[in-house]
Amino acid sequence: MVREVASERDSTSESVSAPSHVAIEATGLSHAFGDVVVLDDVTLSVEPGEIVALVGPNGSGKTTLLQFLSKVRAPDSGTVTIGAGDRTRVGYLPQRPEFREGFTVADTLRFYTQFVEEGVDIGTTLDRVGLSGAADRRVEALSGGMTRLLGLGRALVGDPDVVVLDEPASGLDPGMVERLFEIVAELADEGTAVVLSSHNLGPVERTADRVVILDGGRFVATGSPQELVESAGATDLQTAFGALVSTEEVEGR
Ligand SMILES: Nc1ncnc2c1ncn2[C@@H]1O[C@H](COP(=O)(O)OP(=O)(O)OP(=O)(O)O)[C@@H](O)[C@H]1O
Repeated sequence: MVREVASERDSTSESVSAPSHVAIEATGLSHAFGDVVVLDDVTLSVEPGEIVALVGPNGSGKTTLLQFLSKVRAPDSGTVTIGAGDRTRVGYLPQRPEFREGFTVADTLRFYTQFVEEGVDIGTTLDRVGLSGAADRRVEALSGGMTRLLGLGRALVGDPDVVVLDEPASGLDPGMVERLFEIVAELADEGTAVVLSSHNLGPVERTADRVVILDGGRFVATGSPQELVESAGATDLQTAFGALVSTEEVEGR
């Protein structure tokens, strides 16, 4: 059963009368890999400027759901609508970003600018993700965390309206984790809708507008970080998470 603790944030007359302002509308998503049901009738709506954090145990279906939301994969059933339609740009950071070897960081980002119409300043993107000092380094010489930052830079090329980030903080040092969540907050302030998955519940608690807890392919709780903490009678999101899900076993076995 979904523990629905979301506030009445959508009940203002403005938002009710403005359905076109939804950034992502995902309805009735279900998916199975063979016998393993990974998502079971999941529905999610994200507004422009909203930060939604997807948290859940390993194997709970976060990556699969983010692939559906960014439209890099299609679910067995259900629909995903992004913004005003086909022309709404989505930036996607996969869980394991990969880049073609032999090219520098700057060349790699420059390559992706050809897919967007307007002139993109690579320097600004490199600055934003903290890779200015590594602009001339070849992608195969990057550390795991730097590769993820380059993936974030790629996702941000062309200022997409919707950004989907799969574990963007994974492998980053503590300073870069903070910077990453600052970038996410800046994007939201600019009106970008951000959906991310993360196991870093401290920064999630401080940054997300809404937290969705996925367990066994279903949403078991959704609400602001504060609402989830209070509903679980916990002191912080980490403790609330422990109370709301079972992490004894990796799911899907
Ligand atoms: N291509 C695939 N083929 C078969 N099973 C898959 C495939 N991709 C994912 N799964 C299974 O689907 C389930 C959900 O996986 P998913 O990667 O979406 O979880 P997750 O919540 O992102 O996990 P983690 O936190 O470990 O990254 C797991 O049981 C996984 O083994």
